[in-house]
Amino acid sequence: SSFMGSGSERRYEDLCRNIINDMNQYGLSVVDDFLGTEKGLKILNEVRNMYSAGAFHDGQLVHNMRTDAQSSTSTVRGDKIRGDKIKWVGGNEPGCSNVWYLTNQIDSVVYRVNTMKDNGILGNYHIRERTRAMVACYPGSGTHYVMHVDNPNKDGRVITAIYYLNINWDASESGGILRIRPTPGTTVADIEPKFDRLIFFWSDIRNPHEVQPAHRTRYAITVWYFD
Ligand SMILES: O=C(O)CNC(=O)c1n[nH]c2ccccc2c1=O
Ligand SMILES: [Fe+2]
Repeated sequence: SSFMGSGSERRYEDLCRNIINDMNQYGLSVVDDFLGTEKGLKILNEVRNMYSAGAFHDGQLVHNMRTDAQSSTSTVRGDKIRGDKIKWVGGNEPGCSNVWYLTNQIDSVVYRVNTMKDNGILGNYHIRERTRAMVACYPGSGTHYVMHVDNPNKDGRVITAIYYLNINWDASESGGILRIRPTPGTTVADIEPKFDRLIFFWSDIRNPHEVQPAHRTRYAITVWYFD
């Protein structure tokens, strides 16, 4: 059963303790079955409705690094392809009540782990606010996000939280893996954007990461927490 739906205080405390341990040990944490299928589907349907209503903005422009096979040198044609498409959701707008419910559930976990005793590095921060929710869609066709750091310049964001909505995602067919390369260190974390999966990671230079090319529509909802 899901963590948030189980209603058992014990499971909730265990979840928070696991997140604290993961964030201290790896700088990232993966929580599966966060809200349960029923709630997850409500959020997915809400997001699909937004997308089909054309409410998303064109994402970042990326150069289409196709080279001209005929030429001896690889000439890059200037045409650009769209990457992700996004929509910012404050939460109390009509048609966003389920996204709003999600952000409330993530808030309660983040504020809890930030105040629990023996929470290690998390105790260095006093998290009081977050961004609105950024709903992102990678529309397949190889759309991706290059290796980057969310907060390279100390803009105040300390934790990235991403909730995935993709039912039966098979990365061997559809790609779309989130690859985090925690520094320092040589490890790599490959995370599939699975339905009802919630992940946390430090937003700063500790966690360069990329979204590998997706070949199926890939939805995610991100909130960033400020210190
Ligand atoms: O979806 C993922 O698994 C990871 N996603 C990202 O790291 C990510 N990071 N920063 C962004 C800024 C603007 C628009 C989309 C994004 C974005 O998908
Ligand atoms: Fe990112």
